[in-house]
Amino acid sequence: MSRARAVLQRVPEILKQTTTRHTTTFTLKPLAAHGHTGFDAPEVGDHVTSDPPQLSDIPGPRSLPGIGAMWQYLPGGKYHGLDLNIAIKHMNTEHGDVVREEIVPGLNLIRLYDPNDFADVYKAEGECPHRVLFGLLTHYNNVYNDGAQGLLTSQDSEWKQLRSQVQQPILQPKAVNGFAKQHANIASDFVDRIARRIDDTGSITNFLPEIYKYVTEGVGTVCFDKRLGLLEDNNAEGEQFIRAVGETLTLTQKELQLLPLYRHVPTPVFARFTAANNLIQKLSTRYMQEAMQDKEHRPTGQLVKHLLFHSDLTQRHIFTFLSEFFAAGVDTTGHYLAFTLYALAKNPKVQEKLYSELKDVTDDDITSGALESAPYLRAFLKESLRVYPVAPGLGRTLRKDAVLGGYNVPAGTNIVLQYDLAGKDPRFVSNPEEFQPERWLRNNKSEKVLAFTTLPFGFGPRSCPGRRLAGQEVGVAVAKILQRFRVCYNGGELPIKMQLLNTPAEPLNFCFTPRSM
Ligand code: HEM
Repeated sequence: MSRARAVLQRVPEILKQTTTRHTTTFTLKPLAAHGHTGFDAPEVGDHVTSDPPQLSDIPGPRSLPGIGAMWQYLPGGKYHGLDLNIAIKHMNTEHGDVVREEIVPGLNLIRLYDPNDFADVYKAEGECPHRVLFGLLTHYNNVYNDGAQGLLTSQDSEWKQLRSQVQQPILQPKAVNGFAKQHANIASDFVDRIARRIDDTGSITNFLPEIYKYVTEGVGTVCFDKRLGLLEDNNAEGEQFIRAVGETLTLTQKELQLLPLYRHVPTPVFARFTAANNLIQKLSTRYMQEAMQDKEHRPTGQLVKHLLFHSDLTQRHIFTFLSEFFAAGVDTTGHYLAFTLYALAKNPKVQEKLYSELKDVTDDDITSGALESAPYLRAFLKESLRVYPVAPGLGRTLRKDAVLGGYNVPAGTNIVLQYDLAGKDPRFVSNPEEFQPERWLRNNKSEKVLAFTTLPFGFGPRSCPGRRLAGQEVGVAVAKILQRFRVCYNGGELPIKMQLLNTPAEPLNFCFTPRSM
């Protein structure tokens, strides 16, 4: 029998392995009424209903026997050719705030659209939340890194140990502030580079690659305590690294719509992923080795040395974590900065208000945390992420049974919280179509946002550990760019596509007018 045929015969077994199964079962007591349990509701599992609607009662795209609902994305299906973001919005309009996609028979994905239900998911997630998303990276680490997983792909005790060791050096405000000086220097170089590269009309017609260089330099200095030289001309190695990160994201998105056959036979997708990740790891290995040889010790701003010399992690885990963290800081922060600049360009009044707040901020102020306490900048960054979220949804695998939107959903079910859509829904945000940083200011009384509506970095113990670093990099860049230029966008509405992250779908054509003019 051919190898391919043997694998095909094992498809049901492979599919079974993609669903996380838990042996713990909770007796779900009936719910008094369908609808949201709300955040004040008693603990999940405390209710009893006589006839509770079950997982199979949740509405969703039509599933065919033996095939499931995946065909809806293929020719003839209603989501064929649509960007996933649009398909997900259609499902909400058609089926309501709780949608079941039976991806393949027996494997369900529940999409939630109501922040009250998000709160219920977080209540049920426990101290080691599960997220299954990065199948290719997990397999890569199994094959090439002796099974050592980083934060994105580890679970349970492995995740808990790693997270507890890295939490302080990457998330504590003091630690993040330890990188502020380097970030201010990098942002100055970025602004100089913009000034050098604008054409006669003040434009840079393809700005995203420039942004990637800035943020890679920023996260590189955090991880490896060194400047990578990406803002200098002709850094082929750095540019290759950036392309490799983009490739891993594209392939991870592609993998979501494929059977995980790569776990059993070499597939072209896994071969491409391996080539890209090898490149990421090659660069990380070199930087890590350099750091190990450098005996100079400074108290802050040295993640690699902190982990090497002050943590209980194995070298293999440190290496896997650092190369993953290095890569995780590129497209995420890059798109964040791209969308904030676009938001500035499209909202000139906001831009001028922000300029007034930031025009006199110096590098010394930045180092002593002035941006952290600049209220309008903070509000602006929050509003940018509400309108232009970088992560399109939040994934969880339920650790225990939960009642979501009135349905009993068993442990092991995969859930996506579509906070990106909730943030634009007038039921949860007042005047969502208006770009209003003011809604986030403390004294604001009129613009309401329901709790749990915008979760751009997630929530709880598994939320994004890079959020403060990303905020610092983007905040410093916005401040320095505004001090020197007025920003405008040479184009209309920016199209956005989902490529694991929300991604600008056209070359970014910004115009930078020097403020002295
Ligand atoms: C605007 C920038 C960023 C956004 C919007 C973002 C968003 C997210 C989100 C939504 C999650 C999942 C949270 C959850 O499941 O509750 C996450 C996790 C993660 N992010 Fe970020 N992120 C950003 C920047 C960064 C940066 C700069 C780094 C690293 C330098 C990073 C590293 C990670 C890692 C390692 C995880 C997995 C954490 C875990 O599972 O314990 N992120 N991020």
